[in-house]
Formats: sequence, C-alpha cells, structure tokens
Amino acid sequence: MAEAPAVVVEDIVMQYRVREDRTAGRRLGGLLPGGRPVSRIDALRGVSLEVPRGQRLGIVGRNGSGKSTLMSIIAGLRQPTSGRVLVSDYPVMLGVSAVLNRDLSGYQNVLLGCTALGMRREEARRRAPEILGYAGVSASAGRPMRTYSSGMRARLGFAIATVVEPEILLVDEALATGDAEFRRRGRERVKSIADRAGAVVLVSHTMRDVRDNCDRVVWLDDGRVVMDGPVDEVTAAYEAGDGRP
Ligand SMILES: Nc1ncnc2c1ncn2[C@@H]1O[C@H](COP(=O)(O)OP(=O)(O)OP(=O)(O)O)[C@@H](O)[C@H]1O
Repeated sequence: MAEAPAVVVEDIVMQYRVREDRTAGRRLGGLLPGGRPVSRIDALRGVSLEVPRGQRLGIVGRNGSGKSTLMSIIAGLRQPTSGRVLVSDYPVMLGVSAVLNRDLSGYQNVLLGCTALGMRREEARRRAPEILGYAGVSASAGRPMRTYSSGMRARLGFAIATVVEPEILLVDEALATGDAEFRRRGRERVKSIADRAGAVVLVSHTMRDVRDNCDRVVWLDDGRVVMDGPVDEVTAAYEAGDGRP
C-alpha cells in the first residue's frame, strides 16, 4: 500500500470579507450589519492537491493568485471558508518576515525561536553557536536584530526554522532575499528534508529557485490550479505567458 502523503489539501475555498473605505468609492458587495459596505475577495476557489513524502513542491502564480493564502491555510494559521487540510505533522512555516524580534539580539532570537519549535532551552543554548555560524552571523550575535541587513535576518530565520529538520517545511519567498551562498545552503537543507521523507512546499516568483529546489510545480491563477506537473513543463508554460494562463 502506498505511504500516506505528508499534506492533503481538499477543495479549499477562501473568501476574505473586507470593509471598504467609503471614501475610496469602490463598492463591490452588500452591506455588513453595521451598514458598512463590504466586498468579498475570492482568494481560493476550490484548490485540491497532495504532497507525497519526499517531494519538494513549488507553487507559482502572479501577484494575488492565492499562494500565500494557501500556505497560511496549510500552516494552520488561517481557517479556510470551506474544505480541509490534512497534515502528517505540524508544518514549520518560513516567510520573508520570519518571526524574529528586532529588539532582541541574534543570540536571544535563536533561543526564543528554538524553544518555540519545541527544543529544550539547554539544547537551544548548546546549539546556538552552530545555528549562528550556519546563518553566518556569529560576529553579530550580540547585536539587536534591527541592526542586521535583510539578508542576515533571512539567513538567521532560515537557520532557526530548519535546525530541527521539520517533517513539513513551508517556504514563502524566504529564499529570495539571500545571496548565492544562502541559496546554496537553502537548497541543501530543502533537499535533505525531502531525502528524509519530509515534504517541502515552496512559493517563489524566481523560476531559478523553483527549478533548483522543486520536483513538481503547481501554478495558481485567480485562486485556481491552472497547471500541476513536472518543473520544466510548468515553469516553461508560466514563463511563456508571463505568468498568464
Ligand atoms: N488578509 C487579507 N484580507 C483581505 N484580502 C486578502 C488578505 N490577504 C490576501 N488577500 C487577497 O487575497 C488574494 C490572494 O492574495 P495572496 O496574498 O494569497 O496572493 P499571492 O499569490 O501570495 O500574492 P503575491 O505574489 O503578491 O504575494 C488577493 O486578492 C489579496 O488581495
């Protein structure tokens, strides 16, 4: 019998309701009980997919196509309007704005981040030098994060999120800010997670990152899957139409 997949997304629909600013003059929907105009945004219109263990899935699509919404629903950070997500383990989500505290030092963020991921404090302390070294920020470990460059923040966020290789890693544009070295390390870790039968879902606008890191690609447009297949085929079709299906 085939092994159960790491992630199953079943017919996810996501509608956001937004209160319009009256002065903006854009009124698309009805009225909320308070009499204020609302509009409905259909971010996902019935998305289904499965990510088997050991697979690195890329998600591509134009701005506003629903990629980040789908990722936050898989991560359990948002409830869909309908449909459901089944996961084999708690996913770890890594985004551009990785949850790091800008007023704390890099070292303190490592302790905080690792314990938030379930590591014991002593182990976090013991492994902090390795994590800071991997991120390439050892020399700045005592400085507040607000003094770090965006690339340094991205590297540290990535090092923390992947220190205990999660079974399911969700990467939302987080590789985009890094330099060549960071991308190489990212690629190695993403591969290592997949090699250990974990699953990685990666959102990116950079087709090079998708080709380097993924085995399969799902193309979203206007909240729907328009193509799902091998990396070369989907990225070529995506590029041929400049992201338009
Ligand atoms: N919190 C929110 N409230 C209301 N609408 C939202 C919210 N987040 C996203 N949307 C809307 O949902 C749609 C999908 O947005 P989403 O951020 O998922 O797209 P995306 O593909 O990740 O875009 P990008 O490539 O620009 O990051 C867009 O129309 C967006 O305006």
